[in-house]
Amino acid sequence: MTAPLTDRIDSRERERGRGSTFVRLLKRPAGAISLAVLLLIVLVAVFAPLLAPYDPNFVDLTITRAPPSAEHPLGGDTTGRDVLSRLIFGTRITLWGAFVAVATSIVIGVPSGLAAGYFGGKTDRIGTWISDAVQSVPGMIILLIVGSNTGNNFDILMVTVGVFMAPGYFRLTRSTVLAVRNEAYVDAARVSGLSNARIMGRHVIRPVVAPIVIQSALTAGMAMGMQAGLQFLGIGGGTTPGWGAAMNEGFRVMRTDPLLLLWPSLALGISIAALAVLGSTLADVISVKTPMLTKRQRRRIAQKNAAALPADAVETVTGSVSHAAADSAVRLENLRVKYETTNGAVEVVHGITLDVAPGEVLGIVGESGSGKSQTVFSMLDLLPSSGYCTADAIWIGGEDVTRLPRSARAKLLGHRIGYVPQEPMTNLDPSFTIGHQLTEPLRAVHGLSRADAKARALAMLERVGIADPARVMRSYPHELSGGMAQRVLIAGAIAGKPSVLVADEPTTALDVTVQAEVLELLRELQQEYRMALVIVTHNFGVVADICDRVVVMRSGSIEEIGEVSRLFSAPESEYTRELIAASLDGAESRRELDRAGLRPAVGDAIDGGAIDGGAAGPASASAAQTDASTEAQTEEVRA
Ligand SMILES: Nc1ncnc2c1ncn2[C@@H]1O[C@H](COP(=O)(O)OP(=O)(O)OP(=O)(O)O)[C@@H](O)[C@H]1O
Repeated sequence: MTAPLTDRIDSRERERGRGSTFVRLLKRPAGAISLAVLLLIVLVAVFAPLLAPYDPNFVDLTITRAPPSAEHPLGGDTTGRDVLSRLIFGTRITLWGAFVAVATSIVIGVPSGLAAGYFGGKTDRIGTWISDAVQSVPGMIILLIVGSNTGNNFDILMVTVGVFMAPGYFRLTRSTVLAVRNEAYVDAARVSGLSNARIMGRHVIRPVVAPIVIQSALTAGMAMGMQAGLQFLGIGGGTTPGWGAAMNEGFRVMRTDPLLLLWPSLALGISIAALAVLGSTLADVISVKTPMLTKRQRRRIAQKNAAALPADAVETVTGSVSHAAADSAVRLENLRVKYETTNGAVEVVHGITLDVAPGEVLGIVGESGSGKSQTVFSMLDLLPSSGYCTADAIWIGGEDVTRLPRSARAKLLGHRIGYVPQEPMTNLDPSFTIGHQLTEPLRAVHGLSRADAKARALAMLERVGIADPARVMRSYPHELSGGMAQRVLIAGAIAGKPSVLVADEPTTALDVTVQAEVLELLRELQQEYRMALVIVTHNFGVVADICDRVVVMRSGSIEEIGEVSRLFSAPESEYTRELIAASLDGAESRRELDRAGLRPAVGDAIDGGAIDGGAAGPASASAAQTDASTEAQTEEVRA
């Protein structure tokens, strides 16, 4: 596994060689020129008192409407003031106005868009309604009213402009958050026990930053235009030497002294154009960030991955734990899960009751859509917003969690109950290193210091079999293979030493030999930490391999529940019998097994069999090879 990682880290270093977003922006002529122009404008604003040859309000009647000269390079205005000095000082007020408007828009639009996108439901509806309402109000009329009631206070007017521009930020943030809020890494952050505020502030806001920077460049240009328009109408600081005020004056004498209109128009036009070009170049630069490997590099990685695969899979061993329902690690009583749809509420889990003893491994099997995931999401309190569950009780670690407020229940995640998801890659946030993602919950949820969290994370990575934990801590998710990413997630899930670990199809997305290793690891950890393990799977091979008891689900109900050996040797339900049979290669071999009385030896007979086309195990060598090569290709493409 270390060889592919080395390749990926090399590729990261190559990526670093390409430079940061800023360097890549500078490499583009449009980016470099627009940035240089804006920098010049900012410098002019900052050093205006040093650069301006005269006081911008000093009147010298001898230069009234004077043409450009050596002393007054841009001439004099209609009241005898130096045009160049007024333009230089005008840069200050123009930039300040744009800043106030953009800052106001960001302060209003971004947090509200974040909340609307993340929480959805009522928050989203109210936020969208207010945003639509603000957009439908005629802004210029409100600005005129605000101007007349505040004595044309420039700052208040620019704040008002910012309020009218906030819906742009709201919609942008909301739509970006909507796109990421259901990402598995956001769920994973929730499962690790992080608060909503922290998830929004760290994981959800990241993808929003780049669009906001681009939007700000464009909004600043628009704010400058609006400010100039207001000053042109004589609103907002008629005495301030802003560019708009200068344009207003120039417009009045346009026929006789067109230069008085030309200079401020040029200054404004160049600034707005520079901001627009900067915004669009930034958008281009950010969107081409992901580097692509060449075909040869991809082939080399695939060959190394194939060479790294061990020849044998693990043996199957199962043990059984006797338990009493009273001291269950988890107990669901009469659990129902419903979804609100356009046709009303639809029940997808119909009043099931099950329990798991401390230290027991419970498998939940069933066809796709049978309700396995809804059952474990109810345990974790992670149903999507359109779904909800009711239950007589949900006992976790001796406590009925249905009586707890939501916030207290969220605190159980990462502490009392850990979660290993199905898709390791999508459950890691691509923006942060593995080290950050492992230490963040340890610090925020478990209160460890930075050094202790790092030491614990390193120890956990080592425990889950990662050869060079320090290096993996510095890596980003795309630099890991699927198997390593799953080990990282297992390390994260057990770092808080939970008493229950829920694994939702933890091996489905992995290569067959890695599947065996990950199962082996889960079993080892479960025994070492004496955790209860609830494992959702399609795969009867996994059940035979690791589980003590198994729950067979069908269409949202429990079809059968029992000890693994009994269930395989003498299934009570015809449906269970069919499911087990379906995981064997063919009816013929099944009948032979029945005749020979070999069905109980399921660990050997059906190891790796899958109900509905899941990955086959070592017993099915040809299928395994096909899957392994498919996985290797997938890995190659992903890399
Ligand atoms: N957001 C949703 N809205 C409406 N129905 C849903 C939603 N999510 C799941 N369901 C329904 O709930 C039922 C059970 O789904 P669940 O995800 O638990 O199945 P599963 O057994 O885990 O299947 P798989 O193995 O394919 O994940 C399915 O019929 C599914 O259509």
